[in-house]
Amino acid sequence: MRIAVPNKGRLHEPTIDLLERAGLHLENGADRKLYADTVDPDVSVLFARAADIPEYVADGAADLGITGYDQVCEARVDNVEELLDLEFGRCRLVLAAPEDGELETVADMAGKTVATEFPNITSNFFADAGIDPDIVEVTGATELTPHVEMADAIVDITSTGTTLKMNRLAVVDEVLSSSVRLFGRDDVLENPKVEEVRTALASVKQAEGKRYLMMNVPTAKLDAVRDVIPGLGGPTVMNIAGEDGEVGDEKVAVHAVVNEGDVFETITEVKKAGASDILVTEIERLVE
Ligand SMILES: Nc1ncnc2c1ncn2[C@@H]1O[C@H](COP(=O)(O)OP(=O)(O)OP(=O)(O)O)[C@@H](O)[C@H]1O
Ligand SMILES: O=P(O)(O)OC[C@H]1O[C@H](OP(=O)(O)OP(=O)(O)O)[C@H](O)[C@@H]1O
Ligand SMILES: [Mg+2]
Repeated sequence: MRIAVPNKGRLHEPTIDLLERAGLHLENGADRKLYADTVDPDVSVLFARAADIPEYVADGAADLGITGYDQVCEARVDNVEELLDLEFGRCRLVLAAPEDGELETVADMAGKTVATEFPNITSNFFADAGIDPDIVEVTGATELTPHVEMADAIVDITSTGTTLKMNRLAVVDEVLSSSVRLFGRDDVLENPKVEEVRTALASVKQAEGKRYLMMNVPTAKLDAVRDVIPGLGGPTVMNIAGEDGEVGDEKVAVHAVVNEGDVFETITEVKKAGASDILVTEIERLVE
């Protein structure tokens, strides 16, 4: 099983980080190489440009791919299926035009020229809108094209909006909303390794923003403590062995998974309810 991942650019680091946290440690030097092995002898990694990854998966150079949804749409591949939204690399593809110009609606683009790195998505977008502007394909610095009279408007990626603003461009409409996805070629989806990889990556996502809480509670106070521990399934309650190795019945250990945002309040509440020796730890993975 081979996974294609971005070789550089802003998606490279977070993707490698995710694989590592999922337990798929890379081996044999990830640096500047085309391939890397992982600790799992059945899983290897192919490094490719974010834009090429959907094709690589569709053509069989890799079986699974991790890249932006925008790239998957642009590639027009019809034999791959999305397996998981990895929820990073969030951005929007937008139609944008000079702030002080007269192009303010999609319909205004009729008879105009639009520059983009995403010609397929862009022509679909305009076809749906029933207009047919000229589309000029560029490979970068799209935001500059309206200033050098190469184009009247652009379709490009934005996230914070800084680049558009710097180039005095305003959003006319949203074309697509994107984030990084795990996807696979249709003919490998039955392979059990696919589900293993998907579960491993999903478990990292599940654990994000969650904390593990452990505490000791006098048995008599257990109900009161249980009442103030929020959601995510009931807490786990365990007997505690005393110093003599015997299991006592006066105190129990309570463990619970809690949303990060609830930790502060929960600690205050469980303490009030009678808990002691409270420990908070990060969770690496959470398999549901
Ligand atoms: N500003 C951004 N915020 C969030 N995600 C982004 C942003 N820009 C790009 N992305 C996502 O990252 C993907 C790859 O973009 P990136 O800029 O890393 O590569 P690239 O410039 O296309 O690659 P290359 O340098 O190989 O040409 C995009 O397709 C998109 O899904
Ligand atoms: O809304 P913003 O936060 O300003 O982000 C948008 C910019 O981010 C991307 O470029 P990137 O930084 O990846 O540089 P690149 O042109 O080298 O790909 C994209 O092509 C935009 O130019
Ligand atoms: Mg870029």
